[in-house]
Amino acid sequence: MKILANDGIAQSGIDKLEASGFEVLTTTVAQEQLKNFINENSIEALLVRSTTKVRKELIDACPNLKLIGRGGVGMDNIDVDYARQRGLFVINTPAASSGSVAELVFAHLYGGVRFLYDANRNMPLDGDSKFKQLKKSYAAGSELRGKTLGVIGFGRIGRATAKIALGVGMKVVFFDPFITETEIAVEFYDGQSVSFPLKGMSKEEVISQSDFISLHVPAQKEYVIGKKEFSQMKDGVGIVNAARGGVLDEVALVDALESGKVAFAGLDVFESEPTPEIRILMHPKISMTPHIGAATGEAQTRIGAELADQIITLLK
Ligand SMILES: O=C(O)[C@H](O)COP(=O)(O)O
Repeated sequence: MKILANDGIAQSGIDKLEASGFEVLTTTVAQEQLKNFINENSIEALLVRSTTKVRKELIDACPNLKLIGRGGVGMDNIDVDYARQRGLFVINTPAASSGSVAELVFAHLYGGVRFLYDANRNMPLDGDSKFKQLKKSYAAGSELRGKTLGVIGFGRIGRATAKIALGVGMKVVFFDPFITETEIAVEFYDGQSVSFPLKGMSKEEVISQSDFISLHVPAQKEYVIGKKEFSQMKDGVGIVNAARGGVLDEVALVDALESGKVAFAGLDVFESEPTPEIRILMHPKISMTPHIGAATGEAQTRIGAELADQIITLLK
């Protein structure tokens, strides 16, 4: 049986699949060529990340497809319900990348409180007066320890983010419409573990109490953070979106950055992805990464292995 991993798959996945007799193709086929490629090569399983779109038209055009696999969490690039109605297996790897996304959130947070994104852009090639001037501009940094992190959406990634926050001495508050009470266990390198009981709050309470806010919600029709929510925040808050472009209103964000309501933002995802707006790209208070939350060797190795295990169970 042939599998096309159109957005790539880690060697861990290829090894497991090949050992079970599958043939894995890792060619990247352009979206418009996919239908022909899948049919001409008798592909029965299509694996994607977030780049390849698997919409109704493609599903209809490939009657021999048995499985669509998402190496990652968000399935907004796949017409999941339609594919399942048509009898296809649709799978993802919901747990494998949480730790990596959470670490990227902290890269943005630590970068934000010390102006790393702007310092990197401005470090002078010459002249010690510019250096001294920059040293002054970036003198008002702050620490994360002791501050409050508000987590909006307390699924696997939200919880992994909370775990790091608790581990570095932050207070965590969270909002999740489905969770009222929970516990986070923080494990240390020596095997010790400390449990923190946490109670959910309303979105407004979380937003108004937080020094930093991180979003961990799926793609949805409405903004989760827009003009109203920015007005409820503390002055000088830092905000990170490593969830989905479109859950954060970027026009309202730029206004909030310009008024000083928001001190900095870290964005890994964009309303207009993969071509973020110029106002976002050029903004001196925004730290940006190109949707790389899950892009670590460790996460991709886990994703590849988890996808392969599911495929072997379902199709072997
Ligand atoms: O939903 C996800 O798993 C993340 O957004 C990662 O997407 P990627 O696989 O395209 O990096």
